Amino acid sequence: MQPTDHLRAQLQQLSDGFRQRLKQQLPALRDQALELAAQQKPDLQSLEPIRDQLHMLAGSAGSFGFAEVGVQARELEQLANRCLRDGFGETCRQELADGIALLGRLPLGPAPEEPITDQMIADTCENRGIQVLEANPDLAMRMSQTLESFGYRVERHADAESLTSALRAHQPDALVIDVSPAGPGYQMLETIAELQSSWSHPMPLIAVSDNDDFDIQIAAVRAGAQGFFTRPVDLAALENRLERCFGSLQNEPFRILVVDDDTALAARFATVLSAAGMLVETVEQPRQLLEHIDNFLPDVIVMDVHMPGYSGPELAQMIRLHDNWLRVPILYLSAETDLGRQMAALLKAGDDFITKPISDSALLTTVFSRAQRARLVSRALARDSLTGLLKHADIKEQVELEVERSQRTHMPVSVAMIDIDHFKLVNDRHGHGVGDNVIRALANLLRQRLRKIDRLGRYGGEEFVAVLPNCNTQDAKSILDDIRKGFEALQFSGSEGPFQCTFSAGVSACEAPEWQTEEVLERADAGLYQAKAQGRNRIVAPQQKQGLL
Ligand SMILES: Nc1nc2c(ncn2[C@@H]2O[C@H](COP(=O)(O)OP(=O)(O)OP(=O)(O)O)[C@@H](O)[C@H]2O)c(=O)[nH]1
Repeated sequence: MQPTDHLRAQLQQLSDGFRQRLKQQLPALRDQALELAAQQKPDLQSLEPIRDQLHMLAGSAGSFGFAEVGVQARELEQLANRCLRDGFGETCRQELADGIALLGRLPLGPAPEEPITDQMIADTCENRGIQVLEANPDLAMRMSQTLESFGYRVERHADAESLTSALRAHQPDALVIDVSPAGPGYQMLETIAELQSSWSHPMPLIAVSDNDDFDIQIAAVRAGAQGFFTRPVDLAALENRLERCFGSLQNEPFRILVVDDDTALAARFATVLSAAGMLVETVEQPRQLLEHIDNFLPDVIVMDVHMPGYSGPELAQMIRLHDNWLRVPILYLSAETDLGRQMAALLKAGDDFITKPISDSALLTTVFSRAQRARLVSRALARDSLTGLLKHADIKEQVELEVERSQRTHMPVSVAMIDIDHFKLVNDRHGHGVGDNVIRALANLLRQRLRKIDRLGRYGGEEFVAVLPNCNTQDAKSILDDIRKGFEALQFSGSEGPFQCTFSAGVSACEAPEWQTEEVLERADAGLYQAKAQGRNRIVAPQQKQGLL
């Protein structure tokens, strides 16, 4: 099944469920209104639940494609509000009962389908396909080994004909090509430029050449080059450039917390946002909100304004009481169209108002742009500029959060302390710039190989900390050992020729209920110390000794 068909089927199922709900809810609402209209001395309090149901319908029916029901419900909600404010005379009661009866007679045919665009479907391509055109078999082999160790799928070509037919058959995710005047790719640059203009989105091209001649560079740029490397090629730097082209430094999915008591609507939002690759969690019980925020670490909170017992602005103010969550944007999603009331809510707390009903694509665009901006801002504040990883204080905070979560949920968590071996020698022999490349390569390798839920930070100069939730020491050790082998196999280019590097790591789980972050970090550090003492290039999980860390 195509992803678009899958999303369409999911949305259709949710709309069908909503239609069934309307078929039960509208007659029941009509009976409630008729009963109220028939009372001699109507009780105003019994009008409130009717108003609340109309409010919910006004917000949700349009989002499920029942636009007319949404519009009529909105008018009846306003009428109910007037009655609550100005008194509930006989005419008013009858008008409301008639209006609700009409609402129940509106046709509930199949909801019109909103077009599903590419933007609404996540690019789920986990390991990207790279075509390599390189005549030198040795370099081609090393290039594909390096890129494969970072998780890319590599297809090698030795001549222009073979690459041209592969490109005509299917657009790869990126192309690495030898454009030296005598190389196989130089003559192909015009063909590549033509193909680029025929594709819906351009493909990143990395050019490799014997020299950095101006004409070669300009021809490469015209064919869409986003990177240019002269031989000897620093493969780690080339991989880093590819990562930048794919923007995968920002590839962790956005995390969106939806707070809405309307379960059907929350499920629809979750379906649309998840199909676009976002991680969505919904909260229906406002009392559990802070716990959800602590556990889920959202990039954006989408908040209903009117919920039974609590208002959105009250909850937003409560979130803002906590320093940790000051940066997270709060978007109110409400049927509230009164600008004055919208402004009043924003003055209390919160960042923007989206009015329900909202189309799927509008919801997606609004949430996506907010999440992207929030991520950029917090990344700029929290990330290390060389590696794009979390800085010391922020990774430590992540360790704290995960250790606390593990204590609460009784799920394991492992922490690894990773340090490049004899790194001072790399700097001394090849210079600080080459040393920086090694640090970046290890950061990229760790980022590629660890799971999306793992957290990774640069703890010090050539030292990294990784937090692996739901992972015991044994598994963490074997994951890191795999990465260790991958790193050891990488070849770097230095002033004294090619060289390799290794790293050592210490791993610790949170092994006792009373352990705090410090104990876990200290034990991982003890493991790292042992790994260095035992000869480096190894992973050590120190055994627990009575009374000793
Ligand atoms: N290039 C580069 N070097 C850095 C950076 N931060 C720290 N360093 C260097 O990393 C080196 C760390 O060396 P040491 O802590 O002595 O340890 P080592 O040489 O890695 O040896 P072992 O850890 O014992 O295997 C120092 O020379 C620092 O100057 C950085 O951002 N870039």
